[in-house]
Formats: sequence, C-alpha cells, structure tokens
Amino acid sequence: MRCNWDLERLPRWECCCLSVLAQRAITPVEDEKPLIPQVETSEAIDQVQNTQSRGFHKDLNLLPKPLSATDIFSSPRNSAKVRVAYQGMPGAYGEAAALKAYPKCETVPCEEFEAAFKAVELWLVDKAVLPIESSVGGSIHRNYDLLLRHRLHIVGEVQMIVNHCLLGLPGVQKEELKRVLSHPQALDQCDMILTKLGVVRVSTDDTAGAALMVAASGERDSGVIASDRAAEIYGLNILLEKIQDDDDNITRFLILAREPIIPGTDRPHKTSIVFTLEEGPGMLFKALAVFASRDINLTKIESRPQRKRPLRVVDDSNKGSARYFDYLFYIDFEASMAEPRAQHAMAHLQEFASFLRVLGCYATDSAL
Ligand SMILES: O=C(O)C(=O)Cc1ccccc1
Repeated sequence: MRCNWDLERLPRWECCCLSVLAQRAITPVEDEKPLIPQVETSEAIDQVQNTQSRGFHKDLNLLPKPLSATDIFSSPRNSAKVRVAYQGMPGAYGEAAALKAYPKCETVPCEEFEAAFKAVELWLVDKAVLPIESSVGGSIHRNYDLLLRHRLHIVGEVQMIVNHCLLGLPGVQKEELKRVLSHPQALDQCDMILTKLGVVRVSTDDTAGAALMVAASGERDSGVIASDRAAEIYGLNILLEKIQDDDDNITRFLILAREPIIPGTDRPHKTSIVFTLEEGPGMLFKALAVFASRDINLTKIESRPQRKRPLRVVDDSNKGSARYFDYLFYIDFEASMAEPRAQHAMAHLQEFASFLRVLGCYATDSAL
C-alpha cells in the first residue's frame, strides 16, 4: 500500500506576508581578496569607527550582503551552481554546513532564518540550511516552529562537529579582552573558558557577524567566538582553538527545498514528521506504538505547544473546565518512506492523529 504524503487535515497555517525580499551583489566567498582599508560600513559600525582605531584587514565590502526580509529582490539567475541560503555572515557555521552538503554550492548569507526560508520559496535560491539541534544545547525551538509555518521539505541533514575558536585583533593577547561577542549558543557552549577569562558576554545574531563587528570596530579589548574560517575572512587572529566545554559539540542542520526528494532504500534514511493527537488516555503511547510494533527506531521526539490553538477545554461540567495545552509532536524515525513498514506506520498513525505531515525523508548523515 502506498502512503499518501499529503496527510494534513488541518487548514494551512498562514505564512507571514512576504512583501519584500532582495538579493544584493552576492559574491561567492571564494572570490574574496584581502584589500586596502577603504570601507563604507553600516551606520552603527561607522559610529564605532569614528571613536576607535581603524582595524580592517580585509575589504569587508567584498563580502556577500545578507538577504533581508525587507529588501526587494531583482536578480537574474546566471549560475548553474546550487545556491544554498544560510543565516548569518560568511564564515558562520551554517555556511560550513551548506558546503558540507554541497561542496561546490554557491552560499547565500541571510539576515534571518525567515529570509532563508523565503529565499527558497521565491526561487531566489535552491535550498536553505537550518540548525535544528545541538548535542549541548538541545533543540532550537524557533526553527521547529518555522518548519511548520513554511511548506518546505527536508531533503537532507548535516551533522557537524563545531570547533569554536577565540579570536581577537592582530597583536591582541587574550588577557587584554574585556568582552567576547558571539551567537548565544556559542557563548553557552564555551561557558568554562569565558568564566575563566572573566569577560562580559555579548550576544550577536551569528558568530561570523561578531567577527565582522570586531574587525570593523578595531576594538582591541573585544574578542569573538567563531570559526577558524571566520578568522581568515575577517583578518582576526586565533587566540585559542577548540574552546567548547564539550569536545563532541555536534550541531545538526537540516537542508530544505521546495520539492521533496524521492526516498531510496539504498542507504540509511530518516523520516521527519509532525502530528497532533486527539485527547484521550494513552494517545501518545498509541502513537509511539506504531513505530515500536514495526521495529522502527526513533532518533528524536520533540513537543511544542500549538500556538494557534493553545488551550483545550476537556471538561465543561459545572465544576469548571480543565484546560490543557495542545501539543505538536515532532518525531524523526530511522526508516525510508520507500519502505512498506514506514508507509504502514504512517497510515496507522493517521487513524488517530488529528493532523499529520511528513516533513521529509532523507539520507542519514554522520558527524565524521
Ligand atoms: O552563528 C553561527 O555561526 C551559526 O551558524 C549558529 C550556530 C552557533 C553556534 C553553534 C552552531 C551554530
């Protein structure tokens, strides 16, 4: 029996209205050349520059400009390369994940995750990469919500060992640092070294963006946690390497596309689904049993409150009604949708799930 992939019974959730989106002068990072300090930067950076010594070591203007959800797009497609959007500036870990999945791809930086999703939806790029969980910090909840709000398909996963470096301007010693800038996840993952250094932690949108800020400001008492590639791009020195608390610091990224891939059985596959359950005793137990009874291993289960219908009245007797949150359950299981056991499991789950969507079926990746 073939399983119907369009399993939803709930109305589509409204997507945010995309009025505007743009791509500005996107240049592959590989083409960058170091250059003479002659830079026009954003207002904020200009202000810092006026009060600080100039600290440019590379021409930051040559970097691709991130897509923003509030820009207008107009750019012809002139490349046969796969174009992959990621959140952050060149040198961010999302870019490394894109290059692991598609080594010859053209990477396209985006200001926000939302912009990366919209870039795929509007055919500005072919794919987007999205961090979904880390071995240290757990699930990235906002990105689970984005997966549901948008109609993209998961076509791959990338597991990456993230080795954080402490960066500073050339000539700066780590003892001189008063503050360290980075993405909140990177700051959390390097808690021990930051505590030891006694520095103030400053959150930024992404790790490479932090490197750009310090390079642009020339602030000698500011350090950055970012990749070695960010150090190279922004002309910063690596003061310390592998500074994460946990050696096995793995982040899992998802690759998203407009169309699903045709699942194979030639190599190990995973399938990601999201569903809601009717109220009743043991419903989650029943849902999990559809996998257990077919010997299908689960690799992830995550629950998120359903924001459009957060409360449910389960008892409207005179005594007052009990109210509970409605939950969405996200599950990843180790089977391909090309396998009958996975199709049967979905058909079975559909019998008592009030909503079920297959987010994607894709080849399993390892961090090595
Ligand atoms: O900021 C980045 O570079 C990201 O891609 C997000 C992130 C931050 C820390 C670990 C993994 C991913």
